[in-house]
Amino acid sequence: MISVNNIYKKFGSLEVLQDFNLNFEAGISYAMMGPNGSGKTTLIKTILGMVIPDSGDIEVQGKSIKGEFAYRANIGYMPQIGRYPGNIKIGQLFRMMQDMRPGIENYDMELVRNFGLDEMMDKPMHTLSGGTRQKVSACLAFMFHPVIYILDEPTAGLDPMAVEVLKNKIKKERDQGKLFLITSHILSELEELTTHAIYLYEGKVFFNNSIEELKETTGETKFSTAIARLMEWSLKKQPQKKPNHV
Ligand SMILES: Nc1ncnc2c1ncn2[C@@H]1O[C@H](COP(=O)(O)OP(=O)(O)OP(=O)(O)O)[C@@H](O)[C@H]1O
Repeated sequence: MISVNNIYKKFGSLEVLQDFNLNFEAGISYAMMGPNGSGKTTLIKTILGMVIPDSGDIEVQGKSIKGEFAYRANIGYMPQIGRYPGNIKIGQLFRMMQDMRPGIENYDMELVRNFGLDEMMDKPMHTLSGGTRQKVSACLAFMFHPVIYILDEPTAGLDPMAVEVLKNKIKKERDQGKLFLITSHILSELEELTTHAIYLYEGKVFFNNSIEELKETTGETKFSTAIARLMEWSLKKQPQKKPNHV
């Protein structure tokens, strides 16, 4: 559904993505992990066409995204930090986004209701707390029935009740066969929501396999300990038990 082929991206002299190859299949939920600055957000923005790679190509649903915009309609994206015009009200923002998708009549408003945002439609964006802005971003990512969801630190800043609402929605859509790509530093959340682990280190894919395989490769039964082991290996650059982990 998404294939990332030989992507290379530099910012100045910093090589952020180095000869990157990854495939994301329909119906699978991927956890993308890695230390701060390892390239997770840059990869996401490259898939979304917001960052242009120096070389390589990305295909979404079998078509190259070079010079294309229409494919974005199939992706629900929740950014790490949502930026919106300050004076626009929540309701106006939703209507504006809906007007930009004239082909869709039936919107997914489940998160809007479950977050209680339907009671806050007249609030201007600049008056909202960070968590409420985050809820608005989540609602927009789910509103247009996308087939691919890309969620960058989706629960950061949400209160525990809102985290449960969002996790339940992710599980519901995931169980209907949608593709999810989720980055987070909260490992328990990733274990609960995803089945496949991708670990980035210094702009390279260090591990890419199922969570089951991750546990087997590291010899650990707990997800968090298995990730800790991967981190240890990446820092020491030690070979793993199984050489073909990528
Ligand atoms: N537009 C940009 N210009 C210059 N450097 C950038 C730009 N965007 C990202 N970088 C750098 O690229 C590297 C990778 O950043 P990126 O945001 O992809 O990391 P990340 O893995 O998502 O990190 P985090 O876990 O902190 O969110 C960082 O060193 C960052 O400073």
